[in-house]
Amino acid sequence: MASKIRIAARLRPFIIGEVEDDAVTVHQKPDGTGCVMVVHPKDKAQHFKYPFSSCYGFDSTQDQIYDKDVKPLIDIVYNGVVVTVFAYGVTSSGKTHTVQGSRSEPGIIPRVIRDLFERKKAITQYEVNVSVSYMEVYKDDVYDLMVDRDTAPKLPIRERGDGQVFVANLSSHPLSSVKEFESVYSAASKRRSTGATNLNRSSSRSHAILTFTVDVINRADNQIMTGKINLVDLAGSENNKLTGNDASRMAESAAINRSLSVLGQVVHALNQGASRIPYRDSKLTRILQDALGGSAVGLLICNLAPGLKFRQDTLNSLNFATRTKEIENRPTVNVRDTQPMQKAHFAALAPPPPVLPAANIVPDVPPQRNSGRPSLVPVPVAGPSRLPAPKNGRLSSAGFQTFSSLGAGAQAGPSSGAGLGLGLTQADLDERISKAVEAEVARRLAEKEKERAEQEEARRQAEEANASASVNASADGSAAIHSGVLDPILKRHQDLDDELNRRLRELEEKYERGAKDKDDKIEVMSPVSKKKLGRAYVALARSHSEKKNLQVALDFYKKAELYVPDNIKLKERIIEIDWAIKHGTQYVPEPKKKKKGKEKLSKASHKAKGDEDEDEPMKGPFGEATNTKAIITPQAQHKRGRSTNVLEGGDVEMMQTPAKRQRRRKGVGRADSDSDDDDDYEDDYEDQGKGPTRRTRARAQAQAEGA
Ligand SMILES: Nc1ncnc2c1ncn2[C@@H]1O[C@H](COP(=O)(O)OP(=O)(O)OP(=O)(O)O)[C@@H](O)[C@H]1O
Repeated sequence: MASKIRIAARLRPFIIGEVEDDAVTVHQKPDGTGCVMVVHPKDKAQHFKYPFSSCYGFDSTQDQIYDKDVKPLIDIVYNGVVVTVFAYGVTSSGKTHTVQGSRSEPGIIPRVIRDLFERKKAITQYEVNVSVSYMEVYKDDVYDLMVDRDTAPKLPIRERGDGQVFVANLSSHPLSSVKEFESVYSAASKRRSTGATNLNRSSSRSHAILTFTVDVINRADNQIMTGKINLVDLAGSENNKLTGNDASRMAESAAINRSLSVLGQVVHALNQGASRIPYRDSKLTRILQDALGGSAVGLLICNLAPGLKFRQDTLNSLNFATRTKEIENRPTVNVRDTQPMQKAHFAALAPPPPVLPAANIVPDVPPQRNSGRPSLVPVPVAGPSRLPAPKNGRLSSAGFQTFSSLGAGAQAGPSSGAGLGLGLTQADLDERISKAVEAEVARRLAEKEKERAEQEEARRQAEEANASASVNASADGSAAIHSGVLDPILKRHQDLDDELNRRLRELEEKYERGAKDKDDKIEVMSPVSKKKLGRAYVALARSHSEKKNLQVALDFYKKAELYVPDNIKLKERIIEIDWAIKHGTQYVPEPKKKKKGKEKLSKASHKAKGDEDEDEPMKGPFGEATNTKAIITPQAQHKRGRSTNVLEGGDVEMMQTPAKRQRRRKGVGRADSDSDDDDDYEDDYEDQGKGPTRRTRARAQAQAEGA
């Protein structure tokens, strides 16, 4: 069931010191619908008119906006749906006032938590758990506001297998009362980045996202329904001339404006039905992805500052809101079984969130710098089940009675890691590695793309040659190669490319999903998988060390070590690179040893190619011979096709034993079969059991002594 993002426009009153005029006015009908009018810059008699389903003028109250637009969303949350409310507007337009409010005029947040608990009280047949998390996006980095800033690492954003985006390691705190929330929230709010500008004494310098999660547990049917409400107080778009920002404020401002501009681009792309929506271009849009064209119900509160001074900003905000109201989401109900889930793939495993008493939320102990903190990864919610919308248009879910009929006042929904040594925490490592992997994947795909273009060109030339050969053949009677003869090869190359891309994607997704390489997760892996993962990391590490990206290489080697902890050679690498980084010395990777099999393969391959193609067979990222370069002349193709079965399997076929050949044809790749021809980075595993070299021992000794 599609649900458009709902828009509520709110104009704040003039504040002390502002010149009053009627450049922006709100015309509200008794039912709350209406329009915002902005005077034309050149002709004061004309106005731009922006109609919205909810409009609030100078004198609107917090009650009005909450009761009409937000309260109905509580019902939706209790039906297992994610709801996102975001306040958008220029700096000082009243976003924080609307979302948070003050003691005398409480805003949306205190009202939402009050109503969540009201509703909880009315539910007797199910167990209900309410929890909260709070983060800010400051200069395009995500921080947990529930954690002391000195120890709060930058949090990575991940994507689960089902496409749901989440912030890894964000803490989640169970709540038992509104009072408990107030104490947690007031401590956390003090950590939010704010600062004074000419326009706002306490201007938000970050985007703040407060999330209440409601788990409704049906013990009889062993099901949990999880709804959420994200309350987003965006930082205001800024005009640096008006704000009078200094250098540090300018840097913040640039980050704020950039992320808001990406937000605008996302909205624009969604409206255009573009094939690529630039969610990944900023952390903010990545986090809000679900609310923008995803599976959440969305409400955008467009805050407006009055007066001529803000006219251009007001027009910009109204245009943004007008575009946003065209976005359609497809809300889904999130239900999962309470039964212990089957052992998931290691990448998906995460420890359950610790149940912290309120007193533990703000630690009494003074935080230690750089100590990181234990992972508090919330249990991932199972993928949203797309349940068919019932005929009456309400969302409901199997096993659960919908909650519209439950609590009083229920309304129908709207129509619409710990430190790892060497000064790096697990989160740092993960972040670096995902960046490096992304870069590596992009580089390899670009390479493949280039290669494909070359192949295409070669194919074209070959076809031309073939066509002229056909003409000649009919002239002189010799055999011509049929024009379709290249097709199987090209198909094979395409398949290999697809396979390579698939593996790269898998690798990337593994990091995206937050492959936390904790020992307990590695434990559940098979020895072959461990070796496979270890190899993949070593390969990446080696390629980075060759490119002199020592820190990245070190990170990868350390990841590899988690999978093959007893590998002496690997330990040596780590010590050597660490030494080189710390002492600014050069690190020269040992040249790779050529394996016998490789030489044989190479020779045989050349032989098979009739020595036209001197290149060695291509290796994929996992060491498999892909031979994707082998676009050959029709004549050579003819020769090879007869002698080596190249059309089906590439050059590697002729080097394989029948058993291996069979495995390969069945699609069992090297990674699974652990075969001998996959030795691209096997060197790094050689010499098992051999002690470290004297040089390394000396270095390790020196390091241990703090030299
Ligand atoms: N509806 C309102 N009624 C009364 N005062 C308001 C209203 N909206 C905003 N204000 C006041 O206007 C000032 C700016 O509001 P606020 O801090 O909420 O703006 P903001 O959009 O969050 O700004 P920034 O983006 O810089 O954080 C505050 O002093 C606030 O109390």
